[in-house]
Amino acid sequence: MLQVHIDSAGYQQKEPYLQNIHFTICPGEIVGLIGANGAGKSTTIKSIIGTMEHVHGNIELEKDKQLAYIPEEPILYDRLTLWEHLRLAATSYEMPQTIWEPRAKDLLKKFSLTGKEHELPIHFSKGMRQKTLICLSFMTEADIYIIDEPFIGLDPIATKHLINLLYQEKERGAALLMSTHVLDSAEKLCDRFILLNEGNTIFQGDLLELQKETNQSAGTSLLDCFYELLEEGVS
Ligand SMILES: Nc1ncnc2c1ncn2[C@@H]1O[C@H](COP(=O)(O)OP(=O)(O)OP(=O)(O)O)[C@@H](O)[C@H]1O
Repeated sequence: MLQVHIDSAGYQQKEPYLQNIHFTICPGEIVGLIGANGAGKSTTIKSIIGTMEHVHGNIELEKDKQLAYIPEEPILYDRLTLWEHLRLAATSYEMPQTIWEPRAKDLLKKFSLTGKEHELPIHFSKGMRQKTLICLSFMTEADIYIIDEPFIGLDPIATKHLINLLYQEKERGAALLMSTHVLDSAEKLCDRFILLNEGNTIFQGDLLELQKETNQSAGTSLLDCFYELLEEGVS
């Protein structure tokens, strides 16, 4: 569904930060992009969605596939109401009203935004703005979702609904790439992990492979394996 070949990328042409990030995401797969602060997760995501200026490599999205992106910082239009945001997203994805309206209403209910349709999201709390973006993205039923830190700022009920939605979209055959620091959720949700450190890939694979790579017993958590890999420098 998505092939990522980043030879190098960075904020300045002469000083690339990312080096040799290569991975593929298949339909029906949830892949976790994991790394410490500053490891390069957001830079990788920005390189994929095309908002980084200096990228050397090749990003290939399967023909005619729709991509939805949920950024870490919710950015919304100042003068559009919640409902107008939903209508705008539906229009740009050319979705018929009979399809998008019931989906939108269902998502608003799940994320406790029913009744706020005619309010301006710029006046919402950060978590509510994050939920608005989640509703906008999942309403489109995209083929691939790229989600930067989906759990930060969400209350426990919204987190639960988001986890269910991610599973639901995976079941539908969507591919999902998500960066996160919430490793217990990542461990449950993700089929595979890409671990980054200082702009480089230090591991790719599933939890079993990571346990083997770090010489840990079966049952060791993603957090403990990740810690081992970074702190003990297992290679
Ligand atoms: N707008 C920017 N301009 C210049 N350098 C940046 C910019 N944003 C990030 N960087 C640098 O790029 C490197 C990777 O940052 P990135 O935001 O990709 O990390 P991250 O893994 O997403 O971290 P976090 O978990 O803290 O969000 C860091 O050294 C950071 O200082």
